[in-house]
Amino acid sequence: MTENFKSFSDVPVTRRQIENCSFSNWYPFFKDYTPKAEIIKPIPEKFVQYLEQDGISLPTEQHTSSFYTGPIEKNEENEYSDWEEDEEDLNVQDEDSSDEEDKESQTPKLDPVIDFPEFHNRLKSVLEKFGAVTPKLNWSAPQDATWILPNNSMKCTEVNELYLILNASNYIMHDLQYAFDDCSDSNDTKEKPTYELILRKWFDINPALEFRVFVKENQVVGVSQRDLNYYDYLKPLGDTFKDLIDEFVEDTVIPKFPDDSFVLDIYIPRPFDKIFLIDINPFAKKTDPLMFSWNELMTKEKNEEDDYELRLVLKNNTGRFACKEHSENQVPDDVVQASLDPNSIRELAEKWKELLAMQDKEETSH
Ligand SMILES: Nc1ncnc2c1ncn2[C@@H]1O[C@H](COP(=O)(O)OP(=O)(O)OP(=O)(O)O)[C@@H](O)[C@H]1O
Ligand SMILES: [Mg+2]
Repeated sequence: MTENFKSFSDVPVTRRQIENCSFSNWYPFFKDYTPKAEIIKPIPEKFVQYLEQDGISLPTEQHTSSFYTGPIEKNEENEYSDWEEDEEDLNVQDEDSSDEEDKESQTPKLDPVIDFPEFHNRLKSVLEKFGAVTPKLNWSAPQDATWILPNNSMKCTEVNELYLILNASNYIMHDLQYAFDDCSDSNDTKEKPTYELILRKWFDINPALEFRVFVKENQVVGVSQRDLNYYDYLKPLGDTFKDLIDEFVEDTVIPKFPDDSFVLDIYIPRPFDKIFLIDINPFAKKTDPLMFSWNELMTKEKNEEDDYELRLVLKNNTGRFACKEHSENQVPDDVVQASLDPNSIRELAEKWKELLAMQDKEETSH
């Protein structure tokens, strides 16, 4: 292939385009359509370091009670019949692991209460104001780390939940380290963006009514259902959704958004008379094309007459999507439990050792 030819599905994106999609850059234009949110910008450098450090350390706050930092009490759920027996093992393990612990103590972990107390208090006051929030950085929400919270969602009601979910997420790390990768003007990708933390007031969303709208050169080229499950009531509503989408894109978004290509995430709750804007994403490969492919979206001809397709999961095409979203970035329930309870970590490690021993035995006997 010569330099004159672009690969079929090239989707060039500039740093400016990515920056336009940073939450604080578009939110002021569309406040009336977006659920309540508080923007904290810039965030302290120490907080960025805290997110980037290995492991998770929660604040050592005194006089506040938290599900996450309170003492572990024996109860029905975590009491084991072999409790006493294990205590001896634990002591032995302690001696074994003293080297590790020494190493750890040489690099003290950052502590929100000590290293960024004002920011920490700001988080608490927003939580107090909103009751429950869901966080995101400039572009990404920690959808891959819901496993770390007991309700298995991004709903945070106390400050420790914010620290846990943000720390555990690879999507958050993406924003911190790779936001400008793949930009066509990528020479200056090393220049860091100004990071922001968004705390969105929590409201219960019906995922069936979330859609992703692809707009290329000021024209809608396709709309996809966002949650890829089959919902029988969507199909008859197609025209209603399209009318709302056309009006919203033409009259509200295009006049204000600085780019002519972008991808909207919208929510259309009952009674289907208003659109909520959840997010604006770059028209770029890093944005999931869901039920389309980027090839398809890029090759849609600009033609006023041509109507776009609202693509829904139909009864007979569920196969491709039958897996849980973000599951490739999640971990098993055992590990979740273990992360919250040191006793379970020990149990998990024991089970793991047993399994390995069994595997060794099988291999040697063959
Ligand atoms: N205020 C809110 N309350 C409850 N849930 C919300 C709220 N805002 C967003 N969500 C849920 O969180 C999901 C992810 O949010 P968002 O689209 O901002 O994340 P993202 O990281 O930009 O995702 P993507 O990588 O797909 O662009 C939404 O699909 C929606 O279901
Ligand atoms: Mg997004």
